[in-house]
Amino acid sequence: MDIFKTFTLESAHRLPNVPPGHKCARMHGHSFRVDLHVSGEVGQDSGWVMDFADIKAAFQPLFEQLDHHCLNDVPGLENPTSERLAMWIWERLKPGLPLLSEVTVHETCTSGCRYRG
Ligand SMILES: Nc1nc2c(c(=O)[nH]1)N=C([C@H](O)[C@H](O)COP(=O)(O)OP(=O)(O)OP(=O)(O)O)CN2
Ligand SMILES: [Zn+2]
Repeated sequence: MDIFKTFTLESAHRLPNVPPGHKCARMHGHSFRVDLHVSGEVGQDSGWVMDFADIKAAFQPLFEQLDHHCLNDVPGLENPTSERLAMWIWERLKPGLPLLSEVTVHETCTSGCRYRG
């Protein structure tokens, strides 16, 4: 069974390595949507894979580093593409949340990525 919890990050960024004149070289912001997927067996008694609240608690320290921040200022996110953001979250969350199976980052309504480690 795959379950997920969705978070919204209000964050600014610019992409430092894009070609000259690319619009994303300019500072701009997004309401990033991050879906954290957790996969495992459904407990016989609990009826759930894990409590959604435990996913939220695991993500909270990372959320605080990202929400209402400029992502370029976050160590490890100097080039904060959606792909790098998904990997950054995965690498920091997976050790404490071993059932993590996918990090989805929606940068806009039409753009994003999925990372499964
Ligand atoms: N592979 C990636 N490509 C781009 C990324 C990225 O993180 N990974 N990021 C950007 C920009 O940050 C931009 O804000 C988002 O790009 P885009 O989808 O082009 O944004 P638009 O809202 O302008 O898209 P339209 O649907 O065409 O209006 C760029 N590329
Ligand atoms: Zn952007």
